[in-house]
Amino acid sequence: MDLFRLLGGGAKFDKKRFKDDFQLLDPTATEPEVEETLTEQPDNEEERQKSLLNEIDFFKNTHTIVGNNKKAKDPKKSKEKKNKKLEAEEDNQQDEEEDDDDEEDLFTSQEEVAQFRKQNRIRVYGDDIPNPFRKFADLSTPYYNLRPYIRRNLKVSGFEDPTPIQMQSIPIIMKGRDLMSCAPTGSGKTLAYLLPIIHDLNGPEKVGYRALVVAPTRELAQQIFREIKRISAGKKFKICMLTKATAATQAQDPKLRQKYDILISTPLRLVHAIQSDEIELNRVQHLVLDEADKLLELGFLEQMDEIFAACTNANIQKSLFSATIPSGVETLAKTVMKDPIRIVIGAKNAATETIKQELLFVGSEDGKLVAIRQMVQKGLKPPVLIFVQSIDRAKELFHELVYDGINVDVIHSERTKSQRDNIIDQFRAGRIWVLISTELMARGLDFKGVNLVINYDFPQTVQSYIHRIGRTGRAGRTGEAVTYFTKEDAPYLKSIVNVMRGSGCEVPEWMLTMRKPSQNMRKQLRKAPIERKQINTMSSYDKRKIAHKRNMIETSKRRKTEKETEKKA
Ligand SMILES: Nc1ncnc2c1ncn2[C@@H]1O[C@H](COP(=O)(O)OP(=O)(O)OP(=O)(O)O)[C@@H](O)[C@H]1O
Repeated sequence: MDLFRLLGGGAKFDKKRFKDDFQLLDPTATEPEVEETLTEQPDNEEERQKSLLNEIDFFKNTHTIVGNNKKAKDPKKSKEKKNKKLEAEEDNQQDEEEDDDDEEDLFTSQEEVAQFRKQNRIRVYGDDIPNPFRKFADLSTPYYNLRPYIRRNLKVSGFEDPTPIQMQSIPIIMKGRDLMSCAPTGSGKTLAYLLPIIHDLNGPEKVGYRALVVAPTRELAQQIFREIKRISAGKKFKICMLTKATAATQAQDPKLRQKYDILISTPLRLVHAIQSDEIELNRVQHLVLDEADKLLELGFLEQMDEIFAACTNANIQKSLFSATIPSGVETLAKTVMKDPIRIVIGAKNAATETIKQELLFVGSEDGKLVAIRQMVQKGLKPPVLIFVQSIDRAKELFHELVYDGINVDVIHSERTKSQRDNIIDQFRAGRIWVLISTELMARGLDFKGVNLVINYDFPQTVQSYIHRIGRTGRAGRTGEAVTYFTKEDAPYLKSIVNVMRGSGCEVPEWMLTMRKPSQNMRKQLRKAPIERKQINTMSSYDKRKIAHKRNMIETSKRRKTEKETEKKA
């Protein structure tokens, strides 16, 4: 469906007309159904998806992705129904748990454990590694004794089965072991660390922060904050998302600090609070580094050092999570961890396999705009996320596309916090259809419905590529990623080609024979992006003229339709 053509000229989101797309984006909706996208695909593509999904169907929801023609449910009604069902279920919980015990949920031999890990593509490294669990119900057995309200919250969230990273991480954290987890984007890492931490904290204690989650961006920290609320619903944990304002309040009233249980922060904000004595971390029992490899990169490393030093509790348990953990980071991380266990799900540092990846040669910088306009003309299926390499380029591209009648916006660190929050909310709600972003949005953000990621500018590292494209194809869904490249990017292509192959994507034969970029070249690119020509094809006068013309056409079309309807009436 050529949605953009239909939506020309400051488009509005017609919820009725595009209810299927809206369903995908509606945060209150139950499991969205995306069958339309797939039924349009050729048979062999469907087959490819099916076989891939069978293999890596973490979420056991293949049936909702391929060939499901059921009507979308009313989210409100289904929530009410779900709550009623839960109440009834809770009454029977005791019986159920006994049944679960009878079903031999726990493993009887190490061979069985090894077989189970193999089936779920779980690899583990370290000493004395706790067994994984199979089903969330297993956690309610006396062995794990998961608190019933957490189980209930899982059900309310619609989480029926654990993902492999959850199967293995949860028992490890429950046992108090240090952990380094590498699992694909969108595979449920957040719950993998939050569940055992909330379980261990038990309830509010008013002794000061006992758990700390550090994330590289404010946007991701906010998302984690919401996830904690969701999984701990029913217990009155006091959770603090560290901001200038919350830090100031706690600075003024040291007694207030005692009331909190959990802290979420970005490194810079936290270090500032530590240095100005606004916060104490001496009671922290659980420290999590979400997007750990980013946090242990040069830009953040110094701050992380201060944070580690401020967490003085001798019994602290540390967990590192990311979709990419390069070996250098692993070595570094080991220096701050105690006898850690390492988990790798699937291939290490690989892209999610439900994403269809494509590399597109666009010749030159101007070719990129031509390519994007062609994609728009053919009909993009929103929401779409476009990545560029700098704030300036984000602004430039926005000024190009905004006159094309696309419902587009731009996000980067120069926008105000409230603008950023608003944009993210709008994008989640489906009111922004195309969002241009810098690296800011590349890590951790969970937008379930994103259909396409466009790397307008070639990513600077393989890690950046994996995380950027990982904004689509989440939670077992399918997605697409297109990466534009010019002559200048060609020397770096092979690294991405390798990732594509590693995740089961087809690549043209000639790309396979290309040489890998040298270590020096990669280092250079990591330091600074390739210099590129400004994104600018026409004068602003011309752009305004085009926009004006398009508005006139739209108005005349609308008038014509109105007249026709009047006539018919
Ligand atoms: N067991 C589960 N069943 C179904 N959905 C789940 C389950 N666990 C998590 N999810 C959902 O999967 C989505 C992705 O989870 P999450 O954001 O934790 O991924 P991630 O692995 O941290 O990704 P990234 O590497 O991009 O940060 C979320 O919408 C989350 O609610």
